[in-house]
Amino acid sequence: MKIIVAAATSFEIQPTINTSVNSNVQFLVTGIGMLATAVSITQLVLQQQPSIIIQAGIAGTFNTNLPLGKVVAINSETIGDLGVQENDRWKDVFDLKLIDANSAPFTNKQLLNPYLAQLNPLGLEEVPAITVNEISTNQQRISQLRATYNPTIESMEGAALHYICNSFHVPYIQLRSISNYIGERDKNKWQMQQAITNLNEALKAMLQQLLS
Ligand SMILES: O=C(O)c1cccc(C(=O)CC[C@H]2O[C@@H](n3cnc4c(=O)[nH]cnc43)[C@H](O)[C@@H]2O)c1
Repeated sequence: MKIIVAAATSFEIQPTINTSVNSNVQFLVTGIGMLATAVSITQLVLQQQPSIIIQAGIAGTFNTNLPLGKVVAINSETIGDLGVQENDRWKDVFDLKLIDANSAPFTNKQLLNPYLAQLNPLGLEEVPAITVNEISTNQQRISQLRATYNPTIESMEGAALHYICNSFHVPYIQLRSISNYIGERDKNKWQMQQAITNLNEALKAMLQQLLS
């Protein structure tokens, strides 16, 4: 059994790295964003054939009813900014007929996680996410993303994990701990430290379950 814990930055998973003693668990820092994550995870999959990849990170949420610090599992990903903004209307690559909405690894435009039923031993709430290159701050754009994709979570890496693992048939789970509400630019209103603490508690509990 080879479990890889992947994160965009080391500080997001440092508490788990610090206490890890099991040689079946390895850590991968991919870098921020879809591109760096895609290269890093593809290289890992081809060179190491992992049994399971767990991506862990902080994220923003569109749902102001969710408390900051809550840890969720992502059941579907959508690339939120692959398309064109035309006359204030958003058309993604599927609307533009550049990619078929059901061509692998997509299902109805989404990158669904088919492994979640087996890989969510903690029973974390399962929610949909979008991945973007540019963190959403503009209220009009935020409303547009909500109306188009109805996402709960926004990150900058998740879709890369789903795309690659669905393509190479590698079991995976994406854990996100909510550090901020989407569009909030005042860092004093983020709860990055609490989000990281909760993320690592969930991560350690999950590793214990998966390794038992
Ligand atoms: O704006 C800043 O100065 C700033 C300083 C430190 C960190 C950030 C981030 O936005 C972290 C990006 C990192 O965390 C994920 N993340 C967290 N919140 C969001 C969000 O609202 N939208 C998209 N991604 C978010 C992301 O996956 C990155 O890995 C900013």
